[in-house]
Amino acid sequence: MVAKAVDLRSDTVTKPSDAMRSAMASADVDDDVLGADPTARRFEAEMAALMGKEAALFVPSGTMANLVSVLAHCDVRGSEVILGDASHIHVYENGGISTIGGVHPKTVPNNPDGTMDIDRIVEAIRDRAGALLYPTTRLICLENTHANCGGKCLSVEYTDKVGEIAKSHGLKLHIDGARIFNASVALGVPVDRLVKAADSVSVCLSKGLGAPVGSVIVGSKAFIDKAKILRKTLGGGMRQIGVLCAAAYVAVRDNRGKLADDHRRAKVLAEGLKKIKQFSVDSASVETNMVFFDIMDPRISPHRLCQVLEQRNVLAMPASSKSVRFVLHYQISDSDVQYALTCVEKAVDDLLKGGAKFEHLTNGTTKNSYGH
Ligand SMILES: Cc1ncc(COP(=O)(O)O)c(C=O)c1O
Ligand SMILES: C[C@@H](O)[C@H](N)C(=O)O
Repeated sequence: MVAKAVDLRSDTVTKPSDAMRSAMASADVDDDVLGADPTARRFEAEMAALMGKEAALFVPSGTMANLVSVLAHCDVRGSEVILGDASHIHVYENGGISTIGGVHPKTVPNNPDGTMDIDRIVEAIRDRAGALLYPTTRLICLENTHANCGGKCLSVEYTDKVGEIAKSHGLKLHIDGARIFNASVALGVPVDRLVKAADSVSVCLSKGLGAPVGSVIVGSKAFIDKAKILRKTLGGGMRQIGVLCAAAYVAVRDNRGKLADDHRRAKVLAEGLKKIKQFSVDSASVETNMVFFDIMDPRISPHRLCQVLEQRNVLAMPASSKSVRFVLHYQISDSDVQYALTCVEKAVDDLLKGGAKFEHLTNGTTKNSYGH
């Protein structure tokens, strides 16, 4: 029996719980393209109410949730969206808003806390008087929590301020809320209040909440009607999705209350990593379930460290050529965190002492990486 891996690659790696599997097996289903799947209808209505919006739409992934949302807001040729230069939409979604949607990105630098400077956002809004030359700004996108900024939370005050700017300029606001529940828990702000200023939010069910598949888009009824058509256009119209919505319902019910533990364990992990002198870890900046650390010793590369850890059944992914990311989720226990720390300490010692022993390990991407 292979020991269970301590999988810190991402919060996307969780396996469905027995309760989710049971709910999937017994789900009441019908054809969702025909609008008839009762479990999907119930789940979408519950998610809309939870998020404080009129309507909701289940989609297969967070990437599709963001793409559909941007396309629904920017449905006129020549549209431009203001978004962070380190945002998931801009960095990790294959440029889909442009390649598929023909929407032009106008990036603004993300600050280390995941925000974009308010004045830089305003500066980025195109002057309509220049319509002969410029794209037309139609949307601002935020990301909360911010994945590339260490899982940082955007405050409700900041979100409301960006919402005011959008409204005063006749723009819409979308929040990539892949981890919005993590932000809500970390900030102690009800999730519906946190996203009040947004016209649309994409919420990943398959991250910290632990559902096997899916995201949900929330917004006005009119917006969701447009989103539903775009989902079908993109091939995301699915049939008996009650099977997936049933699991997602269990995920939201059972795991929202566990997110605070993920955040606590992330802090414990960061404090432990901080004791390793070859690492640079800003443990004070850990706000949610992500821990990023830089490797300061040239004898240790992120890829080699992840490969050596993999040999000890600890899975992680390089975040860059000099950093590694650990992501906590509800299937990582306190003892798993301690085991991972022990393995990291041993891996560092091994790599420092017997670097040659690991020469066979290439500095290429591990099998579990996005090719950073
Ligand atoms: C912030 C953020 N947005 C969107 C996504 C996309 O979600 P998916 O992987 O389900 O397409 C991810 C990660 O996957 C993410 O971290
Ligand atoms: C990398 C990214 O696509 C994914 N959302 C993750 O955080 O693991």
